[in-house]
Amino acid sequence: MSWIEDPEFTPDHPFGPQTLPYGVLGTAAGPTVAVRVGRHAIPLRGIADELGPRLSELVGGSSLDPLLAAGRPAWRELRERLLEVVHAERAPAGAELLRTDWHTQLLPFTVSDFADFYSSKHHAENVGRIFRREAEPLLSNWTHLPVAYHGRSGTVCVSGTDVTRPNGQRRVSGDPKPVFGPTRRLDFEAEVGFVCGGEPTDRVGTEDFAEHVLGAVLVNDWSARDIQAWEYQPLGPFLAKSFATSISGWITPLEALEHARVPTTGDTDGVQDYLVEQQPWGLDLRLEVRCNDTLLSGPPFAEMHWSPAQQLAHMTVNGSPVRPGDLFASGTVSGPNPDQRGCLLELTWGGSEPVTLEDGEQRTFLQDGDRVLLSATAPGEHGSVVGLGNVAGTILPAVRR
Ligand SMILES: O=C(O)/C=C/C(=O)CC(=O)CC(=O)O
Ligand SMILES: [Ca+2]
Ligand SMILES: [Mg+2]
Repeated sequence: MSWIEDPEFTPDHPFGPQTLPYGVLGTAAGPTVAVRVGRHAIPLRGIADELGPRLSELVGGSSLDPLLAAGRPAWRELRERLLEVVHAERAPAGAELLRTDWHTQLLPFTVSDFADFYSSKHHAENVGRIFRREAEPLLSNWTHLPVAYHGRSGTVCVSGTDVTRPNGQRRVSGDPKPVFGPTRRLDFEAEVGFVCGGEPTDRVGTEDFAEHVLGAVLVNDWSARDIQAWEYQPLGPFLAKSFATSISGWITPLEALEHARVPTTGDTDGVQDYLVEQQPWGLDLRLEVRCNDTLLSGPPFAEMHWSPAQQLAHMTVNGSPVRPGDLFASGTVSGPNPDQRGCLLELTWGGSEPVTLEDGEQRTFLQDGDRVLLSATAPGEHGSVVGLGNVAGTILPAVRR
């Protein structure tokens, strides 16, 4: 018996004791680092006596930045202490339970660099077919390295933040000149992100992935497809992606995902040694994408070609260090089936096959007022279910020039 009275704090609920994700909630006393337990969260500054002076210094404040900087030994110790705390029969002195739905979720850490990969073969092939009809869908480098673009960390925002439709240049094929105005092809991308920490280190081998990654978040890489199609060659996406990227407020620790580890679908025959993994870091995460409460798709993360460990190894192999607060995302998660596609570009095949929502309305791309919600679960220990934090965002009309 635990002191935590919450019907959802059981192993058959996604935020039971097998999960214990970290986040920052806005409270009357200011932003507070907390751990989620069912429908509630425990502010960590309240249980300083249980955690001891060293850990309390890392999690007693308003952001996860100090914890990220501290690295794996501290992350391991904190998880062990919190498992003791939540399984205790009596509430530790100072422990408080906050209702998560009564408190706003804040961005839990300062995002240092943001890079976004392109590691679903199903997605990359579909996008290649839609964007470059006459060419091979995959470029020749794709199976040799995890392709990525570098994003803009300043517009990474937490779940619940509204997203303003961006203005930009687009050129409709056949038109002599580009026009400027609100994007007409606003899209979401369902992705999984990884939050980095520890000593800044370059050349992180695939076997050292867990030393530099605290855990996973869900990511929506909002994308303006018409702006992207006009601007992206030859250097890749820029303003089409950098107006907003939403992440879940809860970071799921890697320990909670241990039972979800699976080999990726990628073949490592012939890939460079630095990209070979001894232990698999593919993950059996089952994503769901909803628009205005209609379930649009169920992207399977187990279908990814490159794992996050391979992505991190690639990102640092040239001597570029991974730093606390770095965030990298998987790329759009799409599976082989049409109902497993992770963005509207694919679900509507470039806008040519609209999807129908439960209210009967049709969509090719997002309209003002639409709300997109990403969620995910993973298999946990003893048949339990591990929940990842949701990421939600509502589209606001473009700012008039
Ligand atoms: O030009 C292309 O092939 C497409 C590029 C992207 O859309 C980049 C991106 O965000 C990749 C992804 O999420 O998988
Ligand atoms: Ca993306
Ligand atoms: Mg984006």
